[in-house]
Amino acid sequence: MTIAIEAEGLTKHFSLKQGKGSGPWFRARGMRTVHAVDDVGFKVASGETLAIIGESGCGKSTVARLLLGLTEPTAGSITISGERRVQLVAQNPWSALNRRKTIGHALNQPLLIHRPDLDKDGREARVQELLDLTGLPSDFLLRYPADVSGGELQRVTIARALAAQPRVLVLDEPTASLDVSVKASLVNLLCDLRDDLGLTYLLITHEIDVARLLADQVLVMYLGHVVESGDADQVFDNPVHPYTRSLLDSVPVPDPRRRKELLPLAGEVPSAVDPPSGCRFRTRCPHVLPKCAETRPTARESGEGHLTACHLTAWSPS
Ligand SMILES: Nc1ncnc2c1ncn2[C@@H]1O[C@H](COP(=O)(O)OP(=O)(O)OP(=O)(O)O)[C@@H](O)[C@H]1O
Repeated sequence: MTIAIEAEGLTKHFSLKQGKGSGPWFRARGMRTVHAVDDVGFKVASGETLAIIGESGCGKSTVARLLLGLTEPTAGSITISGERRVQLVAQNPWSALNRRKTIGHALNQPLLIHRPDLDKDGREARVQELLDLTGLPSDFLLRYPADVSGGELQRVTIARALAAQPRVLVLDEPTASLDVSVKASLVNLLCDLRDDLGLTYLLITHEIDVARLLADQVLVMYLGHVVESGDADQVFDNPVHPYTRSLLDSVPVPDPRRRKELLPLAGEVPSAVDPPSGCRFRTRCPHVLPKCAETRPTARESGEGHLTACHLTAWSPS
């Protein structure tokens, strides 16, 4: 197994000025630290998909930005092995493309930067190849972003990302703005591209159904910490951490018996500026114990490669 992406002790803290005012009162209160990502580790095998799931503010996008090199870690590392180029497919294709330029222009531009070996004819042939790869017709070359649907536009952004010949794609909520049927065809396209081109994906998503379809491995994050990780089947079919179980319960499931076993999530994620001590989920956990406030639980194996960070080691999901 070749490892494509590896994160070790990955930590990102942001410093914020206290309040907008100035003067002694504000200075005395100093800076606040946002604990966006704390001590996160994972490995993604080449050709596989790791989905990072969790509620808004849990640190998913910060991990993606660290992988893309858009921000530096406070501690630890995240590396892409070998000459593995990384590209981003973002949630909103409209903001990713220039509305005044044709789709042909959008696909040609990255080739000018990333493929200096190609002449004009070579670039034209490659643009056609990118359209074919993403299931788009040739007449898209002369069309503008406003002339095509959201699903088609997301295919254009995928084609544009592929122009740089990446080995790793960061998919940041790639289907969030799409209808259910369009979403399904985009997920199929992403699966085909991964298998045909040997791509490795880091998928950031709120959408459990999309993660279920695409992921080989899952990382569940809560307030900057990893609370559970493992094979997608293990995590989705036998979630162990109370947070994962609650998160999965927020998704409608066809089997009503399963819903009864799970626990709905109550309340809001606390602030990442002053996260709870010990287990960060304890303030919302229905099984909280006194020691949950004292120490951060270490990750333990609950199946082969299935890790859960929870003090309720004796607790087993029914
Ligand atoms: N540049 C920044 N400066 C200060 N705080 C930041 C910055 N970027 C992110 N944060 C904070 O870090 C925490 C994690 O944010 P992040 O965007 O990674 O979460 P997320 O899980 O991706 O959420 P969402 O799904 O809403 O994008 C949040 O509390 C957020 O407010």
